[in-house]
Amino acid sequence: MSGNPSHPVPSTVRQLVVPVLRSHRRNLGALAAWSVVETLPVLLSGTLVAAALDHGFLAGRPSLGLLLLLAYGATLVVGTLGTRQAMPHTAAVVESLRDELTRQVVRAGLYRAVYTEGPAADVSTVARVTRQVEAVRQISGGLLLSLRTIAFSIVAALIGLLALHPLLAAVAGGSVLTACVLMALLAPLLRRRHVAVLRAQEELARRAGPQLTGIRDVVACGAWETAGRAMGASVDAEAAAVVAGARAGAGRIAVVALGARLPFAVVLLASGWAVRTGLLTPGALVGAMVYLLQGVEPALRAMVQTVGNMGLQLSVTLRRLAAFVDVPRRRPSDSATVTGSPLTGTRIALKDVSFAYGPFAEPLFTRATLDIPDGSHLAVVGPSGIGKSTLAMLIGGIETPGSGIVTLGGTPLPELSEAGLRRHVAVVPQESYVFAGTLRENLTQLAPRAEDGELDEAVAALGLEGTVRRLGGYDRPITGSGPLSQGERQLITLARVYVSGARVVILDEATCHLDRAAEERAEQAFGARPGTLIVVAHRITSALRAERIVVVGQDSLTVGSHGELLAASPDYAALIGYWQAAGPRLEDAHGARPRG
Ligand SMILES: Nc1ncnc2c1ncn2[C@@H]1O[C@H](COP(=O)(O)OP(=O)(O)OP(=O)(O)O)[C@@H](O)[C@H]1O
Repeated sequence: MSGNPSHPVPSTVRQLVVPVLRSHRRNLGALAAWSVVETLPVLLSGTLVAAALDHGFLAGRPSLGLLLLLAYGATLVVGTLGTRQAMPHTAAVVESLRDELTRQVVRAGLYRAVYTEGPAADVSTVARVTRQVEAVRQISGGLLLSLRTIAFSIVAALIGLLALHPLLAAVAGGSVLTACVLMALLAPLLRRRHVAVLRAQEELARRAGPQLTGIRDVVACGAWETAGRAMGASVDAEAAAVVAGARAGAGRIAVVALGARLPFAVVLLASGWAVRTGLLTPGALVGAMVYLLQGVEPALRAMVQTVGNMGLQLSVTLRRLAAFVDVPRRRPSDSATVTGSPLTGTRIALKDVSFAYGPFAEPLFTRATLDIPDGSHLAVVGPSGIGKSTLAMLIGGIETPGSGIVTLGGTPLPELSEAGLRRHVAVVPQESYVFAGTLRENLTQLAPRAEDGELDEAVAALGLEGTVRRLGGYDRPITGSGPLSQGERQLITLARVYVSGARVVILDEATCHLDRAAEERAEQAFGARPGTLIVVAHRITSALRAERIVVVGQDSLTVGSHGELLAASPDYAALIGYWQAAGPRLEDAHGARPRG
């Protein structure tokens, strides 16, 4: 992982950008085609003006001259159509790039917040996401539009000049080439200056964060001066960096002068001689000027702006984002072996697992052992705060034991790829996650190819039919039909997991907003589904539906059936007593009968 944000990581830049461009080959092809249409006016401008003069106005045929000028006007209309048609293709590429960058930055931000030390997930992370990703979107959109205009315009103007006279093309081509070389030499200095500006901005954001979040205290204590001093140096440094950047940018004027003005001056100075000797007709002379003024010069100006500003900003910002997102794809503990080999069953085993939330925290588990055979239905019970959710997260591979090992189908969890683990094991927490979009998008999030029949099965199994009807079917936006109740949100989350291919489902109080009947239906649905079901139970009925129950005690795990535990585990007996006192009587609880 690169810790230095200014460290150049071109391979990561490539990894970020190239796949997006590859996935948009069609858009890029269409963009190139419409760019040719867009530059038609430049390509024909000088030639049509030259012909209008030589064969029309100067040859005593003004109507032909006028007709040729009208033809030039028509090319302008066609060119505008090309510009318009190119826009959606540019947008498709740029929006994809923005989405990919956002995904990568959020992933890296979370990784750094969870697995690395230091102020990785502070205000500067937010600054990166909001400012730099947005900057990349805006700049890359502008850059894509400008670069193709520049390239196509220069090529079109040079072809036009070549058609008028090869010497004209040679003079203009040489000047453009020299200007490009000068720009390439200037670019590293501009890039350094731009890096300095970005660094200064980030330092300012870093220093401003604590001051702004503590603004009430600053006001209450009258600590304006101290707060001002803490930020003042950073503000000055940013201003100095911006000024230095602007000074270096002045060199770009020379590029335009050399590439666009010089050939124009040469043609102007030689015009008398060229016409007298018959090298150029008057029309060709005016046509050449049209090409230089309307084709080459605007393109070079755009190049200086684009490469000098947008290109630099994009390259620097992308490099810095690339350095930030350059984190391992796996959690640190997963670095050993990453295997994609298929699982041999879903038996889960905890062997000598110890876990504490911090080096000085009381351990929740010490050398704990647990065996959960393939296809079992297990309930996890215990007093509040004892470690039931932590056990669920250890089994699900969300938390990693301090020592000992958790295996799935005999394979230690750290040896499974993250994607493989998530495919096989679903941990459903109390907080349900329903995102804006259609019900179908929500239900198929973990199984994008799921068909209507599978969705219908999940909906029927979980009793979600009423909600589907209320929302107007699978393909209406969820937000269009009024707010979802907490229970509906939980049912949608459960249905999403039901549709997925996960063969180990861990419900960590994932039914807490459902009534007893709905909870029973949901648990029975998952129980009837192939695979293992683990339920962190918050009602006695939940526990009694399971084949086996694990009682989480103070640094202990006791496993057995309801009957075995009543006799053997004082913790369990106490818990049952508490539940009975708090809720409906054991035997009355929706017909729940102990399974053991
Ligand atoms: N991320 C964390 N960092 C530090 N301590 C934590 C963290 N998560 C949980 N704990 C602590 O670990 C202990 C066990 O928490 P856990 O959520 O696993 O218990 P629980 O049995 O599921 O509780 P409940 O039934 O109330 O949900 C608690 O004391 C809790 O405060």
